[in-house]
Amino acid sequence: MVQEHIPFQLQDYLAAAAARLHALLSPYATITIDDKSSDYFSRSEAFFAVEAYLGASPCAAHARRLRADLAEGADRMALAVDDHEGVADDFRGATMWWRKTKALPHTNVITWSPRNAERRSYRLTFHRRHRALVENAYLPHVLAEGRAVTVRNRQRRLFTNNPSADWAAYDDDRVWSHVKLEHPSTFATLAMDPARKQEIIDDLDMFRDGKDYYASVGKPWKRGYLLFGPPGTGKSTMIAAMANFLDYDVYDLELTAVKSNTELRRLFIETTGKSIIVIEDIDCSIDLTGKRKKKKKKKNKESDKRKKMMPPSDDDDEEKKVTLSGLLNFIDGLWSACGGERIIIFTTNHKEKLDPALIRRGRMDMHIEMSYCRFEAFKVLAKNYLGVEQHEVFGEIRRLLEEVDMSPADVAENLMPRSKTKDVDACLGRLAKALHEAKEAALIKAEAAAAGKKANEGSDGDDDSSSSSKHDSDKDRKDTKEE
Ligand SMILES: Nc1ncnc2c1ncn2[C@@H]1O[C@H](COP(=O)(O)OP(=O)(O)OP(=O)(O)O)[C@@H](O)[C@H]1O
Ligand SMILES: [Mg+2]
Repeated sequence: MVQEHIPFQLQDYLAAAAARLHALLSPYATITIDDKSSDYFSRSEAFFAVEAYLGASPCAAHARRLRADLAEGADRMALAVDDHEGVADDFRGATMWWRKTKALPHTNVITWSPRNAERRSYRLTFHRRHRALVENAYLPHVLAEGRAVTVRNRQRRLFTNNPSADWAAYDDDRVWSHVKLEHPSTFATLAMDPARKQEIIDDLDMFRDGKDYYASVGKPWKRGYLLFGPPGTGKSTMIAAMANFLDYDVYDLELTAVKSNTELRRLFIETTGKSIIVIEDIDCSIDLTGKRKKKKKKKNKESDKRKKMMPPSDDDDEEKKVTLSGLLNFIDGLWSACGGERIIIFTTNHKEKLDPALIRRGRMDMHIEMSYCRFEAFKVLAKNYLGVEQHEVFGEIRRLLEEVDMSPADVAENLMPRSKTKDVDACLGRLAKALHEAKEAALIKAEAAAAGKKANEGSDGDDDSSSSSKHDSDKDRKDTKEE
């Protein structure tokens, strides 16, 4: 009642005087962390980090009032200390007292939603002799732990930029739409050479914890991987295993749906940190060869002159399409350093078709070949699909896998039990039979090719009709493909 009759200025003055007096007499210091920050970009990050840290910390076990919330994209509820509740945290022998406070701003502004006008904050109280400890060690610890808890709680997402996909989360204003990322693949279930697999895991580990290292060598915190190999050898499966290992979101970038370099840049800017940006089948998604340049030369001088008078813009890109330089810029231009902690992955069946500039080290730092299934990879599949690590036909399968090129996808399909009662002998037998058949087919094909070559050598130069018929058949094949 009394407060209502005191002007705000006087209230502020009295509060400030009381605070000064308290500071003079008390051996304790306080730090307040607000839920709104003056810097738009880092808005409330410190507040949410404290909230997440306290919610997950053992010290919250003593709190009597907690609040549970399901954040957007999270798959489980996160606990936080409720308003006006206090908890004490022990850190290297010092006690830190936290209290969450809530206040309405001192204004006469009428708002439709008083909850939005509420200011929440965390107030940390500690003994003044611990000031250096709090600043240099405790607060960085709270920030790092809080961020880690937030990452652990969030549900990972799979984003696409393809607007034709009729996805629930699609929104006109956003360039990306998403669903939950639920691919079960892990490095344990991925069949490949164990030494190579370990190398990749170590590389990812190094990247994840490499923030300071990247800063010290002056590189943006990002890494590129090129996955190449025949169809069905596990390139897409590897991407899912990487995302599950790192706990990152995946942005599946459909290049054919991107209209211009400007749009590509916007897509990049709207990705978040801790994410993997994937361009699958990069050789098929876009014509990145010199064709575009050649076409440009044909343009008449008149339009060139007109263009020179206009300010440069991305609309000048021929047919407003994504170009190789746009893509290179996307990977390692200045914009690519925004936000940091991103992995870029290209997959292809034909590494040799790619422009060397696109895959040089520094852009695609690690080139990973996914190859046909050999015995080591088979052992992983046999263990995953059938639960066996040893069997009498393993010897025969080992020999066959060294002679026959079969993709892990085909091996896995043969190992898949056909009924609930896993008949291990039948599954392994089926695989051995398929390998024998593949071996025979390969032999027949090789013999036919050798015979064809011999015939060609014999009739070289004098048989125009045969070459024209080959030409025709090539043309036929092309036509069928285009259809
Ligand atoms: N190395 C592997 N380890 C475990 N499973 C695999 C592996 N390779 C393929 N598979 C199985 O085969 C299926 C197809 O594999 P995937 O889609 O990863 O192949 P891909 O290399 O991406 O092929 P494409 O080049 O056609 O895109 C997967 O669902 C998975 O079950
Ligand atoms: Mg694939």
